[in-house]
Amino acid sequence: MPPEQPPEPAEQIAATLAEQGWCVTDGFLAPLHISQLRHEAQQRWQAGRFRRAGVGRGEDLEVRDEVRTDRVDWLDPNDLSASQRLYWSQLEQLRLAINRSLSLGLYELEAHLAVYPPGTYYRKHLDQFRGIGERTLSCILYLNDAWQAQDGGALRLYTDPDRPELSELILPEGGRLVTFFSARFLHEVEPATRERFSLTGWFKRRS
Ligand SMILES: O=C(O)CCC(=O)C(=O)O
Ligand SMILES: [Fe+2]
Repeated sequence: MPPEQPPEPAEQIAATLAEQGWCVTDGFLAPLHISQLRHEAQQRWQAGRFRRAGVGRGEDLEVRDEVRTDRVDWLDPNDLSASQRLYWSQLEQLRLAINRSLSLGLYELEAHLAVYPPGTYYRKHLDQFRGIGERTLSCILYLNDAWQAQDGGALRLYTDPDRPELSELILPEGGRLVTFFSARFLHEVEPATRERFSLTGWFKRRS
């Protein structure tokens, strides 16, 4: 079988990022692949592997209810399942395309599964930690089946740093990949009425 061909190739995402700094791509991975990733995430969630997500890094990492109440489970790049490896290799294609066209020198991916149980949220934030410029591109892949607007849980992305009244509401529908430059775009996750699964990654740049 030929390798899976994403409908919107990595080059297209790189071009959109160059133009506007953010991009929403539907069907980035095939539905079967998304349902495998979702089932694995659900198994890991039921097995108790997820932890309350913190804010900050290293010794400054703290759990802060007023900022975020989701749970995360970091992926170990040396211990990936087959479907996680396929995700990793598709993002590697994206990394190479972006480095070719934008000369960003992205070099490493860090990623975690996230679950937002009903009522949980992540308030308005930037993905870059203060004073540390390593996290350069945020990549969020949604794993949910048949998400409806009334389920809540939208990602609100503030699309123009100079016009805070402008934002896009993006539903976490399975197969949808949202990419944006981590230092530029504030965003928040609204509470949902059902469990919301995602796979969130950041490409880092040598600082
Ligand atoms: O899941 C989302 O839509 C966004 C998650 C997020 O902002 C984060 O983990 O930093
Ligand atoms: Fe974020």
